[in-house]
Amino acid sequence: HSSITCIYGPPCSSFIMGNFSEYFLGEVGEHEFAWQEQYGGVYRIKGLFGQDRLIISDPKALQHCYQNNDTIWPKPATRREWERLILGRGVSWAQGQDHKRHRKILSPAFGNIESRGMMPVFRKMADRMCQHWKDCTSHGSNGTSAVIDVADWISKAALDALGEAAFHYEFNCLENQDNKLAKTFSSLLVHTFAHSTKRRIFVQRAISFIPVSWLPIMERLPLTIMQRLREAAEEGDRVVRELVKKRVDAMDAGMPQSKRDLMDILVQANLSADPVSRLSDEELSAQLRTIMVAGHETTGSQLCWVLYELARRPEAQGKLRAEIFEMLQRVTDRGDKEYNMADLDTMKYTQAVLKEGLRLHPVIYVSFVAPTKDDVLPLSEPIRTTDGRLINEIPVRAGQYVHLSLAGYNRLQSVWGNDAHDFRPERWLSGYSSATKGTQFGVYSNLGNFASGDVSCLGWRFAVIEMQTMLIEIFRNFSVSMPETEDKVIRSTGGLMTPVLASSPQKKQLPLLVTSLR
Ligand code: HEM
Repeated sequence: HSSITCIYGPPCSSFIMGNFSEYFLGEVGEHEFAWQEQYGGVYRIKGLFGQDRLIISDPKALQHCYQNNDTIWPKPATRREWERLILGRGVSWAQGQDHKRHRKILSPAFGNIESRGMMPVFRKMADRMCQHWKDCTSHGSNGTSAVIDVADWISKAALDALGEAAFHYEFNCLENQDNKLAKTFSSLLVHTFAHSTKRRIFVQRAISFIPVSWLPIMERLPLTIMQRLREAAEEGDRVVRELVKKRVDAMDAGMPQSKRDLMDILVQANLSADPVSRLSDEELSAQLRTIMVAGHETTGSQLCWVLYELARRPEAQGKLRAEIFEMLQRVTDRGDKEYNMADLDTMKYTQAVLKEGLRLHPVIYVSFVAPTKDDVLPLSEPIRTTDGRLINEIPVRAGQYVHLSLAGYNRLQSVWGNDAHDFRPERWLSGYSSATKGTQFGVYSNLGNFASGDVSCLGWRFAVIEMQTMLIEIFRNFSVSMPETEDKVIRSTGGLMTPVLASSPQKKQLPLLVTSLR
């Protein structure tokens, strides 16, 4: 029995599928954005078998759920089981006090100073990727342009950057096209969870009805999805063993250790005798796998969306490139060979482009939660119920499935204005306060992309600096445009909102016409 039946929502024609065909088929937001415009920041849809689901993009309600994640609003048990299968029992899977312990151990590696210190690694990887693009464009029909699947290259560069910046390890995915690690992890989420057909949607969503205790049995069944996840876990564990061995050997050889270096922190935590700061072998392995998945496919796909927007806007590319060359000139004038983090901080238009790309295309577009006890959701704007009442808060029963819509929030007109669906970097230049109003949300520029509260992204600074550096390297060397094809790029509704082509929604790809500037 639901307490939210008085909340408005779209009509539903199928008892079995509910509104899930519209919600998950096609691309992220295809129906959701229209529903949001009609019903506002909170509305109700039907899930499988008539189950009520609440969709929330109201910032106050979102903030409430994220702030109370450890107590009332944890991830539902089935979602955690999936996270265990994909990432192991690491920080993303852990809950309550255990989660606090994981975050306390990891956090020092992701501070401001540590993340800024990684910029030279990002610059080097981006430069290496651009060398490969130059090879491709020089072999194009006119010697300067070629259609390149930028998603594949950026994903490899992101994995190489993560390897070196976080693990001091050369994965060499950019050079080795057959690298098993890159192949296993690069499209893991979109391949495994793409909602490309109604049948897949039904099967994946029906899993939440299966008792959690049955999932470990399903894990052993010869299903393709389970096989893929098992392979990823094995490959991840193999690499993790190698990384740890290399680090322990280096420590034994007297290499100095740091309290803020990720590998040092993890290996030290593994050796620790104190249960509060100790990580078991299993947790250590899960931690590294979590960071490998959370840290490269996200950043890679997120940057692709920024390129996608720029590929359709030569004028924005022009402004971006002007700012890049202006910055490079300043660096040359002062006699430096390379730009530094302080130079990145001066690039307001580049940052605005990045934020605007992030806003329109948050790669983690939704989070599913369910309260463990009855609760009341506060709203930043009152809504009208089906029985005519104007309410400022919604009572929600324990166990009620709620979708925290980060994609919806990033386009909420009450926060971003009437042009919320438009790509307009200038909104960030005209002053932060005029771009946003009401409840502040998220860890970066009031955007939903990195979530909020205790489970917010640990690597957001790392990701932002990496993406900005990649943008600089790409646009100082190339211009990009959409290739001439009828095939539409859409936002995959699979585990991660990667770019895919409408004709093959299970393959992450973004083919762009790349032209070398020199
Ligand atoms: C643009 C890139 C990225 C985006 C959009 C992103 C987004 C997110 C989001 C939304 C969450 C919360 C998920 C939840 O609801 O549980 C999260 C968690 C996490 N992210 Fe990121 N992330 C990005 C890059 C990174 C990077 C580069 C790293 C590490 C190098 C990283 C490490 C993590 C970790 C460890 C967690 C788990 C935190 C916890 O459960 O306490 N992420 N990320």
